Amino acid sequence: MKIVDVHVRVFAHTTYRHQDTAGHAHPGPAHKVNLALLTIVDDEGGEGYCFAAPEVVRPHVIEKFVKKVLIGADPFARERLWQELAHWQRGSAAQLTDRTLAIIDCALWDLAGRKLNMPVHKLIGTYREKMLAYGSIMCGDELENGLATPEDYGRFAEKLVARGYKGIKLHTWMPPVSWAPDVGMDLKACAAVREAVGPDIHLMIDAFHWYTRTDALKLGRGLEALGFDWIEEPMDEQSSMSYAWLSENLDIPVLGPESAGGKHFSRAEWIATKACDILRTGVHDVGGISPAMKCMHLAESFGMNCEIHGNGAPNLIIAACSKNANWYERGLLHPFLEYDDGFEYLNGLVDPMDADGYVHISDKPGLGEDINFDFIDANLVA
Ligand SMILES: O=C(O)[C@H](O)[C@@H](O)[C@@H](O)C(=O)NO
Ligand SMILES: [Mg+2]
Repeated sequence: MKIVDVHVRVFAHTTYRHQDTAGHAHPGPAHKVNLALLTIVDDEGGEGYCFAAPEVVRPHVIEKFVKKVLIGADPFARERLWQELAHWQRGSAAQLTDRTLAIIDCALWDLAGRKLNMPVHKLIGTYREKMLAYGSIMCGDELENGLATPEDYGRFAEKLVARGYKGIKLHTWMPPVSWAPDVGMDLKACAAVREAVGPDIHLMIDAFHWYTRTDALKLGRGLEALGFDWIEEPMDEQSSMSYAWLSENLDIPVLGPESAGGKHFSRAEWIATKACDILRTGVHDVGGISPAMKCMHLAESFGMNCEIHGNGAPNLIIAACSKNANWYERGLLHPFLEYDDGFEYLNGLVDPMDADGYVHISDKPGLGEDINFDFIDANLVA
């Protein structure tokens, strides 16, 4: 069996999510955005799919790097193909990124699952069939009755608990919000949420990502008094030594890295330098399902949990196949948005959550996405 084609369809779909200048999402008017669906085809007609940002699978990357490695190769040789693509990164002038590796790796896992009529989590080795989710709240904003005040966060947290969430993570205010960042306001929002939900709901924070060590320390100390489970990305993750200093000086667990590059290699360094108490990985952050599982196993070897960044079918698979994660990150959520409405290009949610806060993992073949191909083909833009 061998790969005979890799192609990309770009289509438009409607979303109410808008990105700010830091790349964080906020609600806004309905508008059309483009999304890509990458397809890997083998010589038996088997296909594997993965959704991607169009620029991540743009023609230059597919033609100059991806096809050079994949065409003619065995689609089940995922580890060899990942290693070859990873080696091509060094000479790619930063054109071949971990994000592209992730899409290819996920599509290869999807192809394997669809061919074998098995969900990917069963190919890897299932640990659980359902997973507790925390509600991951969007970054704060200046929208009336949105997430503009600590009281807004408190009211929204009450609604999330009523929906069934047993954990809530706050992304607090960051620029371009006019007065952000502000440690005092972060702590007021966290206190308002703790007051609103009581002592039994797990709370975490994902704060402004460029605080100084002293500001991050002040924030962490305040969270300790509120009984938060972890502090996430309060400083630039390019300085792992700053995190080693923070971890040394705080009792609340420090979680990371999320946005730092380096795949599972940098995460080994963060553990070795005691820069975190809880590791972090994410399929799109480290180059795919394959390296994300390596991060889970790395953390397990040090008696550590590794919490998974982001929602979506691939990240849910990591959670399904790992004992050392406590949560699925379900979001991003906002009072003005209905997360359960899903997307036009899928025939159903990949992460349906029951009233007890558990997300149930799909047993559909492959990644488990029920793709609406008719919608995609009726809305092609390229
Ligand atoms: O762009 C980001 O920082 C992430 O998407 C963020 O909004 C959120 O997904 C996160 O950090 N979760 O932990
Ligand atoms: Mg984060």
